[in-house]
Amino acid sequence: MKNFNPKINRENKVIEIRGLKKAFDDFEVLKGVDLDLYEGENLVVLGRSGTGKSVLIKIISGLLNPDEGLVRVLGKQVDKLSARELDELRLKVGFSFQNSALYDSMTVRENLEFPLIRHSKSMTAGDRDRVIHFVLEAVGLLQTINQMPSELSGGQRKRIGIARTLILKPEIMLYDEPTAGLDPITSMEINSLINEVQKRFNTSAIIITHDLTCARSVGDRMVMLLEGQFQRQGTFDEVFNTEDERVKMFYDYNFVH
Ligand SMILES: Nc1ncnc2c1ncn2[C@@H]1O[C@H](COP(=O)(O)OP(=O)(O)OP(=O)(O)O)[C@@H](O)[C@H]1O
Repeated sequence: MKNFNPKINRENKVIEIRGLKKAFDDFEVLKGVDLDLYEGENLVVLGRSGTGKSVLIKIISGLLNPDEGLVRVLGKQVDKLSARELDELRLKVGFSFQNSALYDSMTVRENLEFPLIRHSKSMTAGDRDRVIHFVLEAVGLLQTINQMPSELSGGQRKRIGIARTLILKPEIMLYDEPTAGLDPITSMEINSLINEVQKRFNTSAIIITHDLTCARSVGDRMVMLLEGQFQRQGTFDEVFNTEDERVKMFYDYNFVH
């Protein structure tokens, strides 16, 4: 269980969502979602497959437009931004994809250098090298700097994916299923890394998962999407201390199977 985190600033909402609705054709995925993410907080979004968790973070990062509702990220209303403003905001919101999204034909160093060359044009090669070493050291994988992604384990690829997201110093991290496909020990290492990133890089984060061990280890607070809305929220125990059969089933299947 995660310890109390004194660094959360409840005066500052880095993400604020009200009445968010999203449908695809006549299939309503999000039916009026409210959500706050506070500065310094790790918020876990739980929910079964297909409940709209990925749709939610795609809307937060401006990859999808909402049908209705307010989505404010770092004070900016995402669907009202110009393409240029959205690009600027996206640099502050690091998206750690489920499949790590590394370029297979590039070494680890080149994968990390790529976003710097693209977005931090004033950096010298020496500056880039220093930052690459810093993030690789932070994720514990400095020794892989000249390796190809195909030579890395799934857990190592996840770490490099996280390093690549961190390299642009985001204020918010969005983790989509960070432990999917990993064995329990490697999953625990990724959970520790998520907590380490929160402390060391002062990030706020949304972590999407249906792995309850992950939820319990990284979440300062959690919310559960059920039928298009957040119907449970609070600490791990507050969310699961309920007679709601849908929630009980979610819990039992995580730990029994
Ligand atoms: N671009 C799209 N066009 C049409 N339907 C979509 C699109 N994106 C998502 N959906 C639908 O919205 C629903 C929610 O999808 P989403 O990917 O958010 O689920 P999820 O909760 O993240 O699931 P999982 O845990 O399996 O990743 C699904 O039924 C999906 O088919």
